[in-house]
Amino acid sequence: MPSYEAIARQRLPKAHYDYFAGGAGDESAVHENEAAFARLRLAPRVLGGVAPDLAVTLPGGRASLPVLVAPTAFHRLAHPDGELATARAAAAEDTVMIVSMASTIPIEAIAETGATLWFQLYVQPDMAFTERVVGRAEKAGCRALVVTADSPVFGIRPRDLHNGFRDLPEGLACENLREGDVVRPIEFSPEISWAHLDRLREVTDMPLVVKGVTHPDDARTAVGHGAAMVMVSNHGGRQLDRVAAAIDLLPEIADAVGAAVPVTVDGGVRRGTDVVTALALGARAVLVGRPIIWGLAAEGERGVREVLRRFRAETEVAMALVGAPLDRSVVRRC
Ligand SMILES: Cc1cc2nc3c(=O)[nH]c(=O)nc-3n(C[C@H](O)[C@H](O)[C@H](O)COP(=O)(O)O)c2cc1C
Ligand SMILES: CCCCCCC(=O)C(=O)O
Repeated sequence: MPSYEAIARQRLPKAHYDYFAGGAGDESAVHENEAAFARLRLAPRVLGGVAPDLAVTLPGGRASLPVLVAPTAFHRLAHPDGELATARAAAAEDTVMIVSMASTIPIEAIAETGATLWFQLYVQPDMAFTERVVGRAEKAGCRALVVTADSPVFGIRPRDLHNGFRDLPEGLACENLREGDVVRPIEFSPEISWAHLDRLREVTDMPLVVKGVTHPDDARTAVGHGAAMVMVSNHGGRQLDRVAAAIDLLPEIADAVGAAVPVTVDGGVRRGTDVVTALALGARAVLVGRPIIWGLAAEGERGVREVLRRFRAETEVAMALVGAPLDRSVVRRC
């Protein structure tokens, strides 16, 4: 049976497939995210007498499995139902969908699916506009605000340059940036700083989450600025090439944060064994990006649901087989 990624590659225009699959520079960080998981091995415990429990409680609510839908842009490039299909699948599988600010369906319509949503934000230099977008997300019922911190500029992605992929095609737009007839472009700014996080804390009651942390000092600073959760991520290798694999960065960040707030990791999570490895190394949950896109492109809502179902089944079995306690002692580097 062909993989969802193979179906997506066949079905999507090359420029769109490449946008989803590709990354920055030589794409070494894209590959390293997966390769780093493959270098880790497990040393299971036996006779622990503990049944696996996949449910997880996070500042933005509870999920029935520790696999959340990562924020990814432009779902209608993958499937006509776009983010509606993804959200319905997340709701059916009782997990959280983090909606990208660059979604192609407005947050209000996505919220009507009843899914547990968090909203991902690129802080815009126009803070008044940023605050209006945040206000929309909060009013729509989003339960957390995920501030992406790894994008002071947009990464250089050779596939997109080669394909001339710059923007959404006619008829599609970043609907969360629409005000009336005008859709503003997303801006990336190196001037975005911790002060912006402080301001956001004042204007929203949603718990603040900082996504894209790769250094333990920044993790500590995020907590100091009131972050309710820290997301270890190199943006799926799409921003800066040669960043270390997310899973390799996780332990020192988990140590830096300690018990203060939960930590998640994303990048290269493809199997239940990856999920369990991440949990053992200190993550409360993982985020999954491209596999969701491939499921969406291949079969819409059903495909996304199937991806989440596979993660659930594999994670449950891996958790049972790795046993208890699920901590660093069960992970080996080869
Ligand atoms: C096509 C695509 C679009 C993305 N869009 C966003 C985005 O809008 N905001 C964001 O914070 N991260 C974005 N990301 C990064 C993901 O949230 C996540 O960090 C990454 O995909 C995880 O790696 P994985 O794809 O290997 O699972 C995007 C990733 C992909 C692949
Ligand atoms: C011009 C809109 C860009 C949306 C950013 C999506 C993203 O983060 C990505 O990695 O791609």
